Amino acid sequence: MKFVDEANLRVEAGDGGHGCVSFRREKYVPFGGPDGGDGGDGGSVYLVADHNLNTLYDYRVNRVYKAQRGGNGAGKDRTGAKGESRYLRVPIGTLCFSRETDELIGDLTENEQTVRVAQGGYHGMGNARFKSSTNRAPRKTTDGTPGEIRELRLELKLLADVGLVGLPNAGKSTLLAAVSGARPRIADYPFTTLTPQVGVVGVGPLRSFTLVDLPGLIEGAAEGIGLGHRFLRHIQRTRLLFHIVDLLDAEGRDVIEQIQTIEAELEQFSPELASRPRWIVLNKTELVDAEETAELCERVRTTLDWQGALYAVSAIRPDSLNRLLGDAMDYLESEAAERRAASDAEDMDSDDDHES
Ligand SMILES: Nc1ncnc2c1ncn2[C@@H]1O[C@H](COP(=O)(O)OP(=O)(O)OP(=O)(O)O)[C@@H](O)[C@H]1O
Ligand SMILES: [Mg+2]
Repeated sequence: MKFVDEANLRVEAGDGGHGCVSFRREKYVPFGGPDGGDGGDGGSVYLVADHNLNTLYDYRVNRVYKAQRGGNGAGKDRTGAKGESRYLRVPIGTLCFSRETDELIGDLTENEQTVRVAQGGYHGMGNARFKSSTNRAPRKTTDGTPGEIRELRLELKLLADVGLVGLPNAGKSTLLAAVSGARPRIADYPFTTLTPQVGVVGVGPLRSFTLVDLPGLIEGAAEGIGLGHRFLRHIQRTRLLFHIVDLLDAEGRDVIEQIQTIEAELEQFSPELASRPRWIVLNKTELVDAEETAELCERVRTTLDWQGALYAVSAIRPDSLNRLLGDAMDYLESEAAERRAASDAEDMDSDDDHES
């Protein structure tokens, strides 16, 4: 299905049902008391995260989503039916904003996470409620309150552990296809990939991470040239980037020059993204002899003063990818453990504050 990562919609919760005026009418009971029932609550509108979805496509077509109104109360103390709520399923990674205030209403990061985006109206009360010792035949009722109406903007920012960046044709999609079940389009022309795609990479039993493939970036991408910057937001929430570099660039660009181009675009798009841990992955080793590859690695280290991780792989030889994937898995696990430890320490700090 078509990849859509932004949608505007309107949600309307159901109004509460009104209370009813009614009096008991029975044979032989001349003055029956009040028996008007309450209305039912109106239904609410919710967003629900669903890991089977990866696009907001459905929300481009139908733009107004309503929940059901609560039923009105009726005689014989009958309460109106509750309005049915409406559940809108969205991909994991969906952010929901109010279009009126720009306020963030919800960030759906986990499967089945549910966020209420419009509150149903409250039920009105029937006249049976207003009976008292001084008024045995009240005609008073209350109306249900209106359901909330909101204009929303949904924005999808994919959630993946590792993001792939690089020039067109570097072999990003080839790598994704080699290590996951994802089947991205691969071809020897630039901008083969037009939309992001996520794959799951299994590394041994019960260990896996997610990898997102992006369209290639080119010089000027941060300003909107090519396809690049429109999709860069989908790596904003990754924890690690693989920067894929072609050892044998078809346009004859030097490895150093290729790396600098991408690094400059990342920096310009977002300094925060540019400071994300990044590993350089030189691809297509089988097309270059080993000595030359080693020399190129050395040049990356010295010319660019690259202190970070550096790999030379062939995306069409899965064996050559094992070390990269294993290291990435280890890195992600230890980073997660550190983050947990840091947040535990913070919790303990705030407990201390409480006691003092
Ligand atoms: N290790 C490799 N050895 C030889 N050819 C490769 C290797 N990796 C990728 N290729 C080839 O390079 C070309 C580009 O690959 P791919 O489509 O994966 O690049 P990409 O980075 O995803 O490009 P785009 O940014 O345009 O989507 C394809 O023809 C692919 O077969
Ligand atoms: Mg591609």
